[in-house]
Amino acid sequence: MERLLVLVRHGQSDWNLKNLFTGWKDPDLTEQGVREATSAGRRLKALGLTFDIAFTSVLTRAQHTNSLILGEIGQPDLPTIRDQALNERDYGDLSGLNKDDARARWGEEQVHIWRRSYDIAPPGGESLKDTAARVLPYYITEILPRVLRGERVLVAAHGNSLRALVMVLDRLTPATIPSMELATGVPLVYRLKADSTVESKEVLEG
Ligand SMILES: O=C(O)[C@@H](CO)OP(=O)(O)O
Repeated sequence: MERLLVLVRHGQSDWNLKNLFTGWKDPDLTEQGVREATSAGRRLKALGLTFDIAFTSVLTRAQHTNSLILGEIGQPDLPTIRDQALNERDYGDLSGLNKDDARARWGEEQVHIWRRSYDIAPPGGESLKDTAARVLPYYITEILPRVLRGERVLVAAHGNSLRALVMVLDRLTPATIPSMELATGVPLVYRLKADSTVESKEVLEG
């Protein structure tokens, strides 16, 4: 039985382009982001992949990415579940600040710790650990059971909510997760074993 799980980070957003901390703020995709999402759909289509269900966050950039992919693969009406559990990490007080301005103010190292450490949260926001504490229970109760019973599942979400999931799938540790980056609009095609560990992983780069 095939147990297919495809994860994709949304295409470039307006605030990615402007280099702003985004978190739960809700900018849409840029034109480049639209192209990235469309191209992600084309790459999935080239592999002949279709889905039984899609999951996304309550944020526009992820939903828009999901719709563009579904349009490309010829499944525009695929049932899609939207849930806040899949939202980007909440960047708290950093939301809306320019990332270079933040480096100038707090230093390169502190900003890197806020962005990429496992358990140090930005002021008023979520650490990756906090993000994982909502993403993983949702994955385990809502997404994984479907994959294990053979439904082909697409998840269109965010850099840090997906890092929380990839950390578990790829067995990364708090020490190795900081160097893991997810590119926008690059589907990760996982096939799982019956015990929910990873059988194979394919990265569909452009
Ligand atoms: O601003 C954000 O919400 C995220 C993703 O764009 O940024 P970072 O890569 O710094 O975690």
